[in-house]
Amino acid sequence: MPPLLQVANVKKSFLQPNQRLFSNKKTTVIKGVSFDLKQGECLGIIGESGSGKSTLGKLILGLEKPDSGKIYFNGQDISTRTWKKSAMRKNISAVFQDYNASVNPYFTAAQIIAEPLDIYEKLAKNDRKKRINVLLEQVGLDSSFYERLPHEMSGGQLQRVCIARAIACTPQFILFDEAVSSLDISVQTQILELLADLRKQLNLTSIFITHDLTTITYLCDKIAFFYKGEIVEYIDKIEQLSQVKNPYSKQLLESILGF
Ligand SMILES: Nc1ncnc2c1ncn2[C@@H]1O[C@H](COP(=O)(O)OP(=O)(O)OP(=O)(O)O)[C@@H](O)[C@H]1O
Repeated sequence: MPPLLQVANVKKSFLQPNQRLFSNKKTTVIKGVSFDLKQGECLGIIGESGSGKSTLGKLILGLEKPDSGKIYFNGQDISTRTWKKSAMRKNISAVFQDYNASVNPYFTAAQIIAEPLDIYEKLAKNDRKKRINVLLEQVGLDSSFYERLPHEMSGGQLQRVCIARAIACTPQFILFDEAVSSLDISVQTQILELLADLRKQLNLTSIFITHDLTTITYLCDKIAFFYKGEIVEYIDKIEQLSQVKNPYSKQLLESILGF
């Protein structure tokens, strides 16, 4: 089976923010990253703060453009303008850590969930309402949430709405960037259970960017240890996690698990 997502030797650098006026010196944040992901697989990317995980996520989502290297989705180069404007774009979706910042505070849950539907599917009024209610149910919220505004929901409920929006157009791939980190532990567990269910139901391919090993061991099949813009170790089977070899991966695991 050919990979659904193929990241091939991707590099990205940024101008150093405090030096923009005086020089064009760049810092390389992603230093030639490559990996493949097949349909239905789930990759966890773990690494310390500032190692470049979110930048890699933005490159995959097309929010940043690589300096060099390619990213293919279903064999198509997704950094091109035509791809970004194509209907295929709906196959890639995302859920971010900051659920408050990722919704319009004046939109109801229904309006938030319908954002991608209105762009890509343009359903008739009744079908749209039905679909929104099905999506609410899929993420464990009843229809009383339909008209609720973000400030009338808890963090966990609002993140469920964001997840409903992310799956609204049944994407093939979802990137989760620290999607559970800012929730209470008990709510995190509920959301992780929800994501594991959705993964099975929808045969989702996904990437979880996280500091948290529990999220990865609960949901992912593979792990990439990310250090200073590079994958320093790639574990192809989560069961082999204890056999990590790279000193950085070992140190990271020791600091989290104490083994
Ligand atoms: N648009 C930008 N312009 C300049 N520098 C940037 C930009 N985006 C990210 N960086 C820098 O790139 C580096 C990697 O940032 P990134 O957010 O990808 O790290 P991260 O591993 O996701 O960190 P965290 O876990 O804290 O979210 C940081 O030093 C950051 O300051």
